[in-house]
Amino acid sequence: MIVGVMGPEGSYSEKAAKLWMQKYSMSGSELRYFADIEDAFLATVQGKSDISIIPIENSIEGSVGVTLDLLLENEAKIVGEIVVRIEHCLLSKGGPEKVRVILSHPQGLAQCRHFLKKHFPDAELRSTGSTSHAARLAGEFEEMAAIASPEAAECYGLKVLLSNIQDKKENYTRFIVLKAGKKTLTEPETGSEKCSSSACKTSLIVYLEKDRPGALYEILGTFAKRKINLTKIESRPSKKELGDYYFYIDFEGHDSDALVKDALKDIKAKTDTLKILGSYPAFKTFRSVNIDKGY
Ligand SMILES: O=C(O)C(=O)C[C@]1(C(=O)O)C=C[C@@H](O)C=C1
Repeated sequence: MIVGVMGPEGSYSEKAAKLWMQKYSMSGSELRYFADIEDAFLATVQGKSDISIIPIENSIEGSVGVTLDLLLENEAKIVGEIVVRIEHCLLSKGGPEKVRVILSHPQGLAQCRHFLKKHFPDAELRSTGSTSHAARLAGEFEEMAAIASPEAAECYGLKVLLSNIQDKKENYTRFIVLKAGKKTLTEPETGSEKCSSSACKTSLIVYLEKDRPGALYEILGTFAKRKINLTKIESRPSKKELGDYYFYIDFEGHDSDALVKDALKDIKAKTDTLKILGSYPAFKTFRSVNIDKGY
């Protein structure tokens, strides 16, 4: 099996994929690296990978917008999720006094905003395709430092100038596991393992064509009425006009459960667009004692 991730080696996406492969004993699988989130996502849609593992949300900086957009634009289903602890380091070839430019993925720069303002107020900040891409570049120029993982320091022969530099010590990124193909209401996909409704999550996107009072309230009411627990709600610009949004909703339960099926039928009747992204085993984030092992 080919697992697509954003590279190069030493990215957090690679770490997520390795944890996933370990969790599901996929030792015969092969990692394939792509230039950025979009290419890694499209790899599975275009048959270049069997699954792709993509960042979707960080506990400090919030959603990864490009991933949300790609979920809307493409036919791919979510079959799993994994949460990875993120401990950013400042990496460079030389000492801290030489650092003029700091590179990272936009998420990395944003998660270390306070640190950068306090300790490197004059440094030029530049974004790269991934944190490991930043580390690879910092390996070429002494005046550059990268915000990346300790694994990236090893990969590119860099010194760890400072560890754990993100603005909050506890820092986690959630990754989704994607497979090509459309998820439909009538053909429930069990995901990568069978799971009971309480251990599963379902993700969907809804769009309300007409802006009217109480429209979102009605959607949320369908869940509340059935005591279905929402785990996330997020709006994303529709890009049609200012103030027009898609809503991304995650909730507990599997779409083969009678209660969830019933709620989805109800939502379908109330919305103009309903895209079901998938039902998959939920990662028990902050309650998990084994987060560093990926389960
Ligand atoms: O750049 C990487 O190493 C990634 O895997 C991407 C990514 C992200 O997009 O959120 C993953 C985890 C961290 O939050 C920072 C960057």
